[in-house]
Amino acid sequence: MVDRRHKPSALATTPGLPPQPQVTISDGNSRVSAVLPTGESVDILLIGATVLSWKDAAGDEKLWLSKDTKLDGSKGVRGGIPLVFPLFGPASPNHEATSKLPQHGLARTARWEFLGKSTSEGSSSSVKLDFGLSSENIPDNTQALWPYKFGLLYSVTLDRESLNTTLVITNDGDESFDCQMLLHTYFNIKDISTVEITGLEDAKYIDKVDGAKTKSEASSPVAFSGETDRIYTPSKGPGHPIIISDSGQPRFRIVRDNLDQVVVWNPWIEKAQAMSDFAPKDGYKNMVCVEAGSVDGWQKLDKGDAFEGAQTIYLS
Ligand SMILES: O=P(O)(O)OC[C@H]1O[C@@H](O)[C@H](O)[C@@H](O)[C@@H]1O
Repeated sequence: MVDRRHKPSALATTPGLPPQPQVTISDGNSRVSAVLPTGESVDILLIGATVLSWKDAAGDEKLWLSKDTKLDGSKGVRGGIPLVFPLFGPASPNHEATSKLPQHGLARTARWEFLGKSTSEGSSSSVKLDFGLSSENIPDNTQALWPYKFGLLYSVTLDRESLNTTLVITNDGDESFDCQMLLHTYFNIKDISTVEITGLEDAKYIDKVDGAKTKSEASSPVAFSGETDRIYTPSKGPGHPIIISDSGQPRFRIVRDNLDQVVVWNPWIEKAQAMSDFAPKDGYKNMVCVEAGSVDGWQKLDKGDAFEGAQTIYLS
């Protein structure tokens, strides 16, 4: 992959130009962060190209991150926005091509490359950061688990009022492959007992807590009173927003592009206790995962094919 690594810049102060977003590479080249002139910021770990932090101008954190998360690639980050590819959930003997992969695939623990930043012309109010991962850049032992030639381009665009994450998957080899993808977003919320999710009314869902039974959502919003792990296929399509309200206030509005499923997950008390990287243990009260993805069945990509999926999260 071509190295277009962006060096820390001082563009913000270039005379005669409007202030530009600042991008820095920090922590011994393990993270990339960007700050808009108005103060909004995003922080991305090169392991997994995982968005770890997204703050508004007042410095309020929008994403939940476990205090005991691993950040060294020994497992996926517990918080932020881990990227799930090419497998969602645990491997299954029913799908042989992905049966050797760890849960949620290989992308979230691989080291990605920072490809550079761009800003929209004349605008100082958004910045796009691009990251790449290809089969050539992963260790041989990981390649052996899923021996296909792929390319991933992941773009994170920070705006004053929103965050967009877009993944483009390409088949760079001769052999077709099946894949799934998911943007596993951990939202920071005040109190799970007051959280309501709208936009999933009347959707069919698979309830993973209840033995993967297929059910239909009632017409009321989704609320939480115990472990929740569901794969929704909303009937209204990706453009219809999913809204997360917290303590009676709409907080986040998620608009999907080309991603037909929405996974809703909260581990609740016992599962949070059982996860060694989940801290504090009562942190389940302050997080909810609402994950846009393509995970019911498989996307088949033939030689040269591409699949693009995205979400934009607006602050409501
Ligand atoms: O512990 P992991 O691998 O990060 O997965 C966390 C959760 O991720 C969710 O997407 C799954 O629906 C859950 O079943 C799973 O428990």
